Amino acid sequence: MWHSHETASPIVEAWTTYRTGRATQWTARQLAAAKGGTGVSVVIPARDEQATIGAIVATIRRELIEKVPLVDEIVVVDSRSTDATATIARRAGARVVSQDRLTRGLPRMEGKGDALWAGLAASTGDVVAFVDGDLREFSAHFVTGLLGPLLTEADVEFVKGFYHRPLIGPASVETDGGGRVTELAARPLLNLFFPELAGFVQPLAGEYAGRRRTLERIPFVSGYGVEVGMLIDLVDLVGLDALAQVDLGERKHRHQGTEALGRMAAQIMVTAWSRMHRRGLVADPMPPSTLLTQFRRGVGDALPNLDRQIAVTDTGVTERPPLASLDRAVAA
Ligand SMILES: O=c1ccn([C@@H]2O[C@H](COP(=O)(O)OP(=O)(O)O[C@H]3O[C@H](CO)[C@@H](O)[C@H](O)[C@H]3O)[C@@H](O)[C@H]2O)c(=O)[nH]1
Ligand SMILES: O=C(O)[C@H](O)COP(=O)(O)O
Repeated sequence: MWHSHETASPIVEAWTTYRTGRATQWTARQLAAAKGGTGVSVVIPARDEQATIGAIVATIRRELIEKVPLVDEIVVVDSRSTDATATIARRAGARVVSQDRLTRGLPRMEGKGDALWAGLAASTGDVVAFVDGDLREFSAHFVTGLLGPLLTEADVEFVKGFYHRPLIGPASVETDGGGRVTELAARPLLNLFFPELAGFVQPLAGEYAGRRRTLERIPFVSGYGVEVGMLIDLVDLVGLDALAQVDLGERKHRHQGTEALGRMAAQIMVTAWSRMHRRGLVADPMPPSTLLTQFRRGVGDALPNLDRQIAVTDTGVTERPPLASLDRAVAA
């Protein structure tokens, strides 16, 4: 039994009431009529997503380009894939760009955040929707839901998706067991230090959309710090009222193992620290240690007293600057 004695802060409660929508509110046809001359891009970051990328691109192409003229371009950012992601995405009808080609000549950065920054630079739409490349049972409502508020409400700058998340194991499914980093790290952290963001149901969701004029004014944190960094930077830049969230139903994706999620959580914490520092919330100006020590059982080189191998990862993140601050000479 879940006992809750407190109520949400009035700001969060008002925002969630006023700024939460549902994908079923808008059809693709209504949005195509509403979009007028607004260019719409879908950007999909993908590292080794050959199992899912084809169906995602093909669905968007069929439903939102061929049947209804809502989306103007699909850009898949190939993020150092070693499988057939790029070929499959191209065959399904996407423009495929390479993270490394787009950032050539710039400092090398890692991970998803860098891929998204490259995707924003390579795309042209006035409104850009991002969706992850590992989604299973993908449906076009993921994109229409994210576009809904942006194409119908002039004062919305950014829309975050939310959904319920099953945790799909080899032998069983836990209905609401997914989003482990969200529940165990990101949400407690945001509630503690950025309580105005507490109303976001899925702050780490990889499905969101925004107006280019705003997205180009924020930095993109490398790796998995990108979503938390983006939410904090957006609320600082445009205010909570310009942000919205939309219920996209259910989301299934490829789950990472606990050890990898530990590194993700650390990147999220390092990112949050940088924003707390910027807001003047930290007394010690020294950056925190970004080295994460983890322990692995059943592999070679175990330390005898621990019976485990020590694995140390640098979970530090870097940042690409706001695109608007650059003299742009990036070629797709
Ligand atoms: O170096 C990378 C790593 C990932 N991806 C892609 O980014 C997407 C999401 O990555 P994934 O590893 O599947 O992340 P999740 O474990 O699903 O993590 C959740 O939490 C992350 C931290 O906020 C978000 O970035 C994710 O979108 C969100 O789904 C997928 O299309 C990946 O192929 C890249 O393009 N480059
Ligand atoms: O968003 C998250 O919290 C992480 O991606 C983990 O998600 P999962 O528990 O559904 O794998």
